[in-house]
Amino acid sequence: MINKRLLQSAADSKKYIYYQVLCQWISLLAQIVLIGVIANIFNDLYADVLKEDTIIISFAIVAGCLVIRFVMDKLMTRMSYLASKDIKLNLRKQIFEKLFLLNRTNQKELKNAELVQLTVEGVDQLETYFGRYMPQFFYSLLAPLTLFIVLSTISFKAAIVLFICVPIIPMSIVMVQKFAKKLLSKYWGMYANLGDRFLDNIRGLTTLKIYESDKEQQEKMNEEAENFRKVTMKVLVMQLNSISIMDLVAFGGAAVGIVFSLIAFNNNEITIGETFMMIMLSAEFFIPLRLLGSFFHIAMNGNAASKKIFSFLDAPISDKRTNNVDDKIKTVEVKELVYSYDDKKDVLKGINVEFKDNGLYAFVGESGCGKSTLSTLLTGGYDEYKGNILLNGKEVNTIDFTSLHEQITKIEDYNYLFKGTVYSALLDGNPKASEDEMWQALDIVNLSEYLKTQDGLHTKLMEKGSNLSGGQAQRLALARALLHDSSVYIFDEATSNIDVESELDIVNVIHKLAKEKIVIFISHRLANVHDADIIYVMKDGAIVEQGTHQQLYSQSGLYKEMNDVQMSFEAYTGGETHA
Ligand SMILES: Nc1ncnc2c1ncn2[C@@H]1O[C@H](COP(=O)(O)OP(=O)(O)OP(=O)(O)O)[C@@H](O)[C@H]1O
Repeated sequence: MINKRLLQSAADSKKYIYYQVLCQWISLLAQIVLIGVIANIFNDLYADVLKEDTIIISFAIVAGCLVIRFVMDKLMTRMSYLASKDIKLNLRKQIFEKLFLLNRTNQKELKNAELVQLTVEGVDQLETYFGRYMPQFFYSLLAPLTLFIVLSTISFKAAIVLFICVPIIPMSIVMVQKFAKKLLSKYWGMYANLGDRFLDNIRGLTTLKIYESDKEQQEKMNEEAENFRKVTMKVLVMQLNSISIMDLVAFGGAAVGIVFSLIAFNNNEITIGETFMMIMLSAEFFIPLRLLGSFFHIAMNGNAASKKIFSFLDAPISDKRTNNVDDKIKTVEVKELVYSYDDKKDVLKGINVEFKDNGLYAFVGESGCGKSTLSTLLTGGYDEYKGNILLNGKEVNTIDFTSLHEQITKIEDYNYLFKGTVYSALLDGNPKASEDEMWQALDIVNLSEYLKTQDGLHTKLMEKGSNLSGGQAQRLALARALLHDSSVYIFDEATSNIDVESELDIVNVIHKLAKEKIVIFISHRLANVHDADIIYVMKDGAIVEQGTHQQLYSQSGLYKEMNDVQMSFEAYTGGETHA
């Protein structure tokens, strides 16, 4: 009933759980005193000896008890918040750090929707676990014991009956737990799958509409939603049934205690005041465990979510990444590089290239020949490969990601722009960049004139930069990359899907950049790479030709063939087509 791992990961929360139990316990003592005082008045009334002094003192004690209960109640709410606050923050932080370490490009542990559900809702469920369930768990052990000690001084027989009935509630909880565990893990699995399909369908809605496949997907989603409804109903039925059982035990137990006290009163074994106390406190015996039962179901949800969170956090990460690229990257050496996604087919088949100091190195080749795979490998995206990828002599899969990201910047055809302003987007590239530096970068990518007609650096950006044109968004992403000021830049199809003017601007920037940095440029459009220092022509995962444009063109090989086809195609379309 207690998740040790969860408790261990919330060392700081433990004290708040104990404080909360203490508050509840003090509140219970105040309640006992309050009922005791009223019971005393009943006794005096019954014996006709009630004095004014007793009434005044009793009133003062009752008021004091009520104030104590009020203060404890407030404190409990505060403690409950404090107990769950840190663990939620910590777990979310750990999940994000883990994601970063796993490197999002090849993490397979969780689907996107599942990840969102876990980090948002899953972690929220732990609020009940730490804020309500855990304190209630300890309190429900302490309360019956305290009441037993108090009530046994009045009627040992009735107190022992109540005390014996108490364990029936946790026993019923344990029985329910056995069944609930399986059901809840099924519930979470279905929830995650449904979320994943929903997210996928929303993202691809336009495509689904174009191909008129939306109805089919809707039917699949309906089917999954229906299955999810069924499992949710099962969970609710299970919860309601177990609550009914617990109610029966709790109120039945209290009734038994009351009957025993009335019998004792009838036999003149206890006074009327004591009978009143027994009746009033019988219910208190069971209420804490009954409440525990209610929190238990929500806590079980948190428990199930925490299992998934921990299995994600425990997913092994390569411990090889202990190296740093201490300085600017001066050499990139790729030797006999072989890579396969599935251990069956080699996508890269023995690549040998070397990039030094600065220069423009272009990769061209037909779709699927392995260009992007190579670029991902160069940025440390995949751990397992054969051969070597050496950055300043250090194997890329041994280099810490932070160090790697400081020195290598990758710009693709789509680069995420976060909601905010142009200023905040540029700060993502370099948090220390001054406004002057930002304007310089925007000048280079030819975006400053446009931004001056808007709100300058404070021009608002919608999510994914959707209020900019494709070309403007790409130029802004490039300005952000320039501010990052790393020693290696990889442009992977960074100019596809944008207007000709923006493409020209970006290609110009790439050429200028190559005078100071190592620039690797992957492009379908051969006209963009004519001026590269070396052009590598790839085919089926191998480099089949290499050299300058003139050298390759004069060889009359694959490069010339691709170039001629593209030139004639562009002449036909008026240069408007980007392959
Ligand atoms: N994540 C992946 N899992 C499995 N196979 C993959 C994956 N990514 C790429 N491939 C396969 O690896 C091969 C090379 O793909 P890659 O994306 O590197 O080619 P490319 O030259 O960049 O193509 P394009 O110019 O179309 O982007 C292809 O056969 C592709 O199907």
